[in-house]
Amino acid sequence: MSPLHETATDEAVSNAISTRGVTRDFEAGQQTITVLHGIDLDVRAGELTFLVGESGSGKTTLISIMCGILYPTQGEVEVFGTDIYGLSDTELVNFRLQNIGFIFQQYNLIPSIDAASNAAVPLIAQGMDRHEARRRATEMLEKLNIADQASKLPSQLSGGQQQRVAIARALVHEPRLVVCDEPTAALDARSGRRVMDLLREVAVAEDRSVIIVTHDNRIFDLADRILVLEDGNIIHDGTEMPDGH
Ligand SMILES: Nc1ncnc2c1ncn2[C@@H]1O[C@H](COP(=O)(O)OP(=O)(O)OP(=O)(O)O)[C@@H](O)[C@H]1O
Repeated sequence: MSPLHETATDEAVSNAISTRGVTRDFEAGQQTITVLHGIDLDVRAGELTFLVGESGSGKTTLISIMCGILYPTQGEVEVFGTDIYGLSDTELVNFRLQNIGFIFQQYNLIPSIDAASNAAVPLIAQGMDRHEARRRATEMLEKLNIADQASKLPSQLSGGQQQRVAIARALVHEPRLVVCDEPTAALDARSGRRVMDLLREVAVAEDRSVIIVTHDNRIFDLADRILVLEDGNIIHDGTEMPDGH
């Protein structure tokens, strides 16, 4: 039996993500560098979890593994009870499509289609009728206070507006897990709080979870749980930042 299954209890069922013994190596020329050193972590559903750490500590690598876009070198990852790296490639793509929303540092909007169509992409990928997908995407843009920009191309929007379209796209299909890389870094304090309120309102529920990678100390007080990563190890796990940070 795998280590993950040995520890499965009723409590584990409420985990959004469980990782056991996760490592990741990269080849750099002749050398192999180990970026994650055996990460054992349970991310609970119903919580807003922050992942914090110096540049190069492995945050992007870890969230990419946790949400099914980068294979670990070793170890196991369960997302809402599914062993995601035990799935076939097609099953994994479908699992991500149904269950996970991403907000990347680069917003990755499609330049040739307007804001509402960008926000509708996950629904269209799931096979929803275009008209209905656009209607739902516009509703999400309304929640983010940018429905008036729905017909504009990404190049006609400010950076903050583009980010809100990217957030709408991540939330529109109501995924159970939302993963965000630096969602507030480009925003002023007020807009940053508004985005965080929205993430909590839309994406944190008993059976859902949000993980945020951030350096933004203006929002640390909003976390339910803060994990600090250093050189590929979790060195702090608590409700607040450790002393001295
Ligand atoms: N594809 C890759 N090939 C080689 N090395 C990589 C690759 N991806 C990441 N690394 C290395 O792994 C380490 C961790 O990178 P990662 O992007 O996970 O850090 P991070 O904590 O997210 O940093 P930042 O806050 O700057 O985004 C870095 O030393 C990086 O150079």
